[in-house]
Amino acid sequence: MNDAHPLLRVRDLSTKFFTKEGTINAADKISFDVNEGEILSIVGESGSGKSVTGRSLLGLIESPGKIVNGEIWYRSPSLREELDGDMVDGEYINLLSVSSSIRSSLLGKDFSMIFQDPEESFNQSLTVGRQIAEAVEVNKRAENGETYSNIDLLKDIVTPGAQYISEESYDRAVELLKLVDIPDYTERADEYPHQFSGGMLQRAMIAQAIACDPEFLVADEPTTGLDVTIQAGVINLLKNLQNELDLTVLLITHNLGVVSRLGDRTAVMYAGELFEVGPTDKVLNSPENPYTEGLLNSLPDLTDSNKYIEPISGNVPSLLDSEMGLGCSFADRCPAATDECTGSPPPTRAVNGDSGHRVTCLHAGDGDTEVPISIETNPTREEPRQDTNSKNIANND
Ligand SMILES: Nc1ncnc2c1ncn2[C@@H]1O[C@H](COP(=O)(O)OP(=O)(O)OP(=O)(O)O)[C@@H](O)[C@H]1O
Ligand code: NI
Repeated sequence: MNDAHPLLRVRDLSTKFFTKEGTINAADKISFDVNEGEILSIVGESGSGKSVTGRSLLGLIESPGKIVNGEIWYRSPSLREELDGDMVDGEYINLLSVSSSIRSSLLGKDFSMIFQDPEESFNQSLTVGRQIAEAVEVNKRAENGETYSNIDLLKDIVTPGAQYISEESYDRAVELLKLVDIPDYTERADEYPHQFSGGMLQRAMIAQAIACDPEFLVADEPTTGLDVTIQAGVINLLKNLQNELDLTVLLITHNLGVVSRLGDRTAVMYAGELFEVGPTDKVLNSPENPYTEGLLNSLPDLTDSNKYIEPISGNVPSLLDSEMGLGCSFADRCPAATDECTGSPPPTRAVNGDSGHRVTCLHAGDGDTEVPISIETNPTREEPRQDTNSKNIANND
């Protein structure tokens, strides 16, 4: 943990949706780091705020949603040159205080996303190769210093008949299809999305996502909906690409099997909150939060067919402002809950000192000492690239 360099430092991030029914707390005071070159998995039941968290990092929250609080520090030595004041801390810039043009320029250049549903990424009326070539082209233009408004191309340019794609970009698109193991990639590049199988389209989407040579990739349920055997292939592909391209990945998934194979570290979300985070083997093998334990127990045991799945009883609570209690949001489903759990928000504590494992639960973690995450690694109080995270945890032992 001590040599971990965060690429992103997320602090007290809150994203709400302002709907007719009321205000929904989709992500509530979330704090975590994404270290350079790692795969950080986010797991949790449906509706726990995983996608909202991932999209918040990329600047992809749309109305009626809004990031209402927090800081997202992104290590960008080049951009920090152009900025000053409270937008900058060492090599980091705060994505929530820079201009929206800088923010959106990162998407399709430094940041990219793989969606669960390839339909979200592909236009049915253009060939796959052509669409990947567009992504290549957009990035090339951005690198050549063309104005940020060109990034709007990413969304708007997908119009049949547009003439701006160079042969070079198309060739690169074919190369990318090869890189993601599409058979007969040259011919396939000339086909339309509906001619691809689900697994192939998922690979093509990965090719599209890495076309801009991103630093940070959010993969939201990249294997959901695929056959188990095809899932395995996509997972291996992601792992290989991450290694080869030196990607930092935030992987959002329901599938703890995927997490155990891919994730360097794992974060567990429940009802918009981060309940536990740490090295994957620690979180999966010795979970501290009763919710994480429940989640693990609800998995089918592949080694023992007589062992039943035990789903966590009860339902995910409402995320509406008006219906949320003061205390722990899991208390009414939690086997370890006591009266104190409902009175005030659960504390976040370190687990086993310096392991980088943290848990949010009144009855878990090391002793009585609370680790206030938002202060522990407040970037304005520390030198960049210094791992105060583990240092402070050690201080609190
Ligand atoms: N566009 C939206 N408008 C209103 N509410 C939304 C919107 N998007 C998300 N939410 C709310 O935010 C909560 C968190 O959603 P999110 O998509 O992040 O969950 P998730 O953990 O990714 O779930 P899943 O595993 O089903 O994808 C949802 O329960 C929903 O109430
Ligand atoms: Ni989701």
